[in-house]
Amino acid sequence: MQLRGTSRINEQGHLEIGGVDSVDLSRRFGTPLYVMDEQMIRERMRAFINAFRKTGLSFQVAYASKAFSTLAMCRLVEEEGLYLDVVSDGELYTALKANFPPERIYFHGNNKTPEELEMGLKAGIGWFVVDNFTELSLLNSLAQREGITVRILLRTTPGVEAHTHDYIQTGQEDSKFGFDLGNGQVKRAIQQSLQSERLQLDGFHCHIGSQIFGAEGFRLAVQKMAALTRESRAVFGFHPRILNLGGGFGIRYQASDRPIPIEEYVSAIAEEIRAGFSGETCPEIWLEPGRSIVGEAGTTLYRVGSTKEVPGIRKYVAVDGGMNDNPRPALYQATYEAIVANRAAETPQERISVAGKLCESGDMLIWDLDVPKVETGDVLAVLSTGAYNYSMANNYNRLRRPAVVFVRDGQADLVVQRERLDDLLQNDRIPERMMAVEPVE
Ligand SMILES: Cc1ncc(COP(=O)(O)O)c(C=O)c1O
Ligand SMILES: N[C@@H](CCCC[NH3+])C(=O)O
Repeated sequence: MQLRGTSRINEQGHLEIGGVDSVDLSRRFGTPLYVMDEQMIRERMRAFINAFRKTGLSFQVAYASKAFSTLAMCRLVEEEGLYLDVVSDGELYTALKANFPPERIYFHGNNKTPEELEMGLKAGIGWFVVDNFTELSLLNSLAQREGITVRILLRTTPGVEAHTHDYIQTGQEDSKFGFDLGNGQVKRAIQQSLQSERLQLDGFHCHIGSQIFGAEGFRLAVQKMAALTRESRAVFGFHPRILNLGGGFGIRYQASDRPIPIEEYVSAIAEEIRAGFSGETCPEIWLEPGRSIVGEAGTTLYRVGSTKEVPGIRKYVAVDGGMNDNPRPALYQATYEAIVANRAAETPQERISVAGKLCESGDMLIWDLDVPKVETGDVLAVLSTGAYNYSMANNYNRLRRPAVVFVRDGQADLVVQRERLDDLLQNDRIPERMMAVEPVE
């Protein structure tokens, strides 16, 4: 199996990540544990920047914080000089508390509440990516009230069907996101934006989906956005300064996944941009990857607990987490690779299926995994769990969300502590009438 980033098998035959023995990590921080390879995260961010530099285009790369957002992650993004895409008050709050410069933040979402919009306005964030007509009017009136002008991009739905799971496609016509390119909505939105006293239209955005392997969808999206730019210049005299092409670059979850290198995505996009804007001023090109920055950099460590043999059919091996810390297999039939971290050098001897510990038959992390003989107490490392795992984790079955550690150069730092049982109760209230009362005499 191909290990990710800085991972290797050390002299003890253990999986090592960022120069730290994962079995030691499991003892020191407990399990389940999200381990993030900091060097790999930094390298992925730099890969986007360096690829763009080679194209000669003017560009910005933003990190889509929905993939994995914590204070420490926001610090990394800031240090690497990227912009930050947030989609909620919670993500914005995290970024601001991490001292992320507000002018490098922009706010996405198809139903931002008035409170969220106000929070963004008051914080002085760089842009709002306006998704629909309701928001266009609301944002203008809120900005009016605050006496400020806000910069916006319009999210468009380009009608490009990306080849990925139905639930993570976003660019097709029948989508809850954005102004539709095909039916004239975008033109109405441009007109309304240009007439809005407090809105400064800076450009357009599109995002065709997630976990996309080839560059073809992105090429098509560029063609549509270039056509939109030409039309907007011709019809409205409006010259967009920014074209944001979203995220969606695929990563390796299983051996058969063949994501193309970041550089190839970027050079295909650049080629299409040059073709689409030949002889004309080209807007600044933005991308907002999430998964491709953090996905392969994450590994989840679990402790193996009980096992169950269904004779002639399969062996279930249960771990101490499951669909609460990784809902992706249940949601999208996502597949993962895993290795037994304390037997990483041993050859496979049996085929198991990895079950979670939640009360759902669908709580299966991996079907049919070839492993050395596993025993209770072993440490199972599931690879490529850096994106949409911690960020989608929940407390179903009143399980506590795991801790997160960053590892780098032999050092491990706790960046999110494991939830405590009391954390589960901190927002619970017992109504007065349910409190125990003194028995009536
Ligand atoms: C608008 C938008 N931008 C960026 C992303 C990040 O996508 P990915 O994590 O696939 O790069 C998403 C998620 O799909 C998104 O909805
Ligand atoms: N959460 C999804 C991707 C959706 C991204 C947001 N538009 C996943 O795990 O693949």
